[in-house]
Amino acid sequence: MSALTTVFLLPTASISDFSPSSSPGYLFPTKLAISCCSATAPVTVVNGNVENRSYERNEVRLGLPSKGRMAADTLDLLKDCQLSVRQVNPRQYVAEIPQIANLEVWFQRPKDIVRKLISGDLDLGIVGLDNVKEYGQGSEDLILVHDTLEYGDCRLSLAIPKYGIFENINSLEELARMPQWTSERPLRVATGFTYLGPRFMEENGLKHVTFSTADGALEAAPAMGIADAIVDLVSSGTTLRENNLKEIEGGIILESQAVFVASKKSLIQRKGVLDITHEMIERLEAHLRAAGQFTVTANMRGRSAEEVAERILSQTSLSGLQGPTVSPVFCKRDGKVAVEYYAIVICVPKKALYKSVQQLRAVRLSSFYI
Ligand SMILES: Nc1ncnc2c1ncn2[C@@H]1O[C@H](COP(=O)(O)OP(=O)(O)OP(=O)(O)O)[C@@H](O)[C@H]1O
Ligand SMILES: O=P(O)(O)OC[C@H]1O[C@H](OP(=O)(O)OP(=O)(O)O)[C@H](O)[C@@H]1O
Ligand SMILES: [Mg+2]
Repeated sequence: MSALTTVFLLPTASISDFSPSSSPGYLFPTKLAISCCSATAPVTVVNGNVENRSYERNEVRLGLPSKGRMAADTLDLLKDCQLSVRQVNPRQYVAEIPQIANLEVWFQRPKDIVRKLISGDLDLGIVGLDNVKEYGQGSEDLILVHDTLEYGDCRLSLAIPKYGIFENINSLEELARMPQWTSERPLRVATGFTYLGPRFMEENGLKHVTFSTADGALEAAPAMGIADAIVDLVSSGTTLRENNLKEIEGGIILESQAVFVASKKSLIQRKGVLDITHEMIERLEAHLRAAGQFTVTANMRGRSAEEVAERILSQTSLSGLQGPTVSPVFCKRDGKVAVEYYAIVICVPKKALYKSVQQLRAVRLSSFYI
């Protein structure tokens, strides 16, 4: 067979590598194919197992990000759950978690973790939700077994320049209504999200759009004249700001964070996957629940522990996990031991901390600390 030469997308695609196509409309690339120069039939290239059938193995496989911003945080989270990953050296891509027998850890690029879950080469994985949605492309075989691991927070957003014709455009509706976009001159969007980006545009009724793609630093595309807008991940917003770009109302495509994902086929068919998944979820949940709680201690003047407890329980954010602990604070008054104050201890979820402090103030506590 002759050498592989041409790369094209099926069906006829207009996603280009930073060289915008003039053909209008939306793009739904389905499969990357590589054709041989003299051959008539294209050769399909799949990511992972060619036969799309996992080879016989008894071990359960967990995919973790091999590099990038999710890698270290994922290992830290597992360590905090007493699931430390033992890796002989950082360039070795296979490792183990000694606490879980029969589990192999494989370090892979996040997008490959998703692809290999679908091909059956991995059973479980931890990646960003954006990767699951982009590379999973709605696959029913991917199950989110834990969708809030509370790191890797970011959003997939449409962003446009702050200047020029976009100066007064602040919403997706306004962008869609701009007279500039026609079939001859569509809105050009640069993105690495060539599945989610086009779908979002279609769902929101933007008619004349083309996409180009690149592997990084997409924020440069508008200033370079390569694109009018971008679809990319945003976290702090610094990269957009530094490149004179802005997000617009209605332009958030997806809110993302790290998730624990499993192949449904593996959960059902492969021995041990369900048990390992349960064990991991239990440990993750225990850790995340504890990490999300604050203990708030407050001193409050009152006639009795019951009266103080009643006041506390009258506020929705102050009931704690199983109600407040109220204990007398003993002090000396005129040579006698007396109780004027009560110490209240409650567990408050991180998200409700501000509200709880406001409510403690409302029930006139005298002092408190967290
Ligand atoms: N700025 C960010 N803040 C927080 N999380 C982010 C940010 N950018 C990306 N992420 C999350 O981290 C994941 C991995 O991002 P990372 O930049 O490491 O890889 P990548 O650029 O998507 O992939 P690759 O380098 O393999 O092309 C993303 O899928 C997303 O879930
Ligand atoms: O809102 P911010 O906090 O500024 O983060 C957003 C940036 O982070 C990611 O890029 P990354 O740093 O991963 O580089 P990459 O383009 O090489 O992926 C993303 O693609 C944005 O460019
Ligand atoms: Mg990145």
